[in-house]
Amino acid sequence: MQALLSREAAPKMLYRALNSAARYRTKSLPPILGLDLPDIWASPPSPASSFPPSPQLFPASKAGDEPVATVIDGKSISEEIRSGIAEEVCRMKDTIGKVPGLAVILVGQRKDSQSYVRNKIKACQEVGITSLMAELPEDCEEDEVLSAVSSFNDNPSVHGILVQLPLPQHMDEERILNVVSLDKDVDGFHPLNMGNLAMRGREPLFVPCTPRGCIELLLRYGVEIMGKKAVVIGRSNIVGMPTSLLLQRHHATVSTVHAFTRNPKEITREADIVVSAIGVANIVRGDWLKPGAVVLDVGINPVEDPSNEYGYRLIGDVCFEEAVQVASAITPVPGGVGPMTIAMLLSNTLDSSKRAYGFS
Ligand SMILES: Nc1nc2c(c(=O)[nH]1)N[C@@H](CN(C=O)c1ccc(C(=O)N[C@@H](CCC(=O)O)C(=O)O)cc1)CN2
Repeated sequence: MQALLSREAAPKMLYRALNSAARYRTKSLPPILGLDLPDIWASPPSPASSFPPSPQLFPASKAGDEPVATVIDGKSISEEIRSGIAEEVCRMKDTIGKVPGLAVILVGQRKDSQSYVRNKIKACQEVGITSLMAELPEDCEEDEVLSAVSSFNDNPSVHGILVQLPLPQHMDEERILNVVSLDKDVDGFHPLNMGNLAMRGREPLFVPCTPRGCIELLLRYGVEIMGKKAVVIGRSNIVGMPTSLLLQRHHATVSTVHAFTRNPKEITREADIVVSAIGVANIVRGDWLKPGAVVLDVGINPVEDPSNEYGYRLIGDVCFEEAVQVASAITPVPGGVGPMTIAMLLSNTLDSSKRAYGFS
């Protein structure tokens, strides 16, 4: 495993407010937005020399025929993060008599969205964050969603607002997300937060939850990002695009693979770090991976399984059985990146309330 970047080793002035905001993050972890380092180009290598190959991030093989990859345990890391958040909420309540508040807006009856929202509310309860919910029918008017957002914007006990996505087809997602108050945008989907994530030297108030969860996992497992080749499969606004931006802020060389990419396998096979977020079951096979790559599987795909009590089970975009033989570390589905999404939402909500109350 590579050594963690040490906070002390980096120029202190480069650490900005947001990066140091989360007290419960392990102190030795690098900041979530990466170090704002200047691009100073070294002189080109002489034609005779070539860059050394990237070192293995994790041990390449273990004894016998066992799978070689470390399985990245997002579930237990997210539990650790959540218990740190619960402690911080307690400290806040004891010190200033206030707790963070999260408002969730759910439109329609999608089973997966209902389940995610239920889990978010339950997670809030467990850490002491107050939650409010607006549930609207599938066929409601866009104006009803806008007025729910506006009333949460005006409520001082609400520090985070999220509109569960996807919205019904007839709704203008852009118009609705634009109305979420910038300083309550705990999903980080407001164009100004997203724009600041994309721009050098700028800091968004919030980083989208799943991409932030991906980077947290890499940092907590000591995976070096700087200078590595990363491939992000998918370019959605929720996961693919912001994950590419974050990896770039951590100084990876990032390629995006999408539905129009001619040779996805060959491009992915170059990567030290692969993040897949397209929602196509088992599309990333073992031969898409460079030996020793670190693989984060964000896909959550239901597949029929008569042996399961619900008649289906969830699998990722990555063929786990093959990838585990090739990669050096990999997230499982379920239990990998998914649980980090909710932990990061709680973290963003806590940070927002601290900012609102001037509590540190
Ligand atoms: N407003 C938002 N909408 C959506 C987001 C988001 O971040 N903000 N992300 C996804 C769904 N999502 C949260 O909303 C989410 C997805 C998955 C999980 C999770 O914990 N997955 C588990 C499996 C859960 C299960 O058994 O059903 C896992 O992978 O282990 C949490 C949240 C789209 N919409």
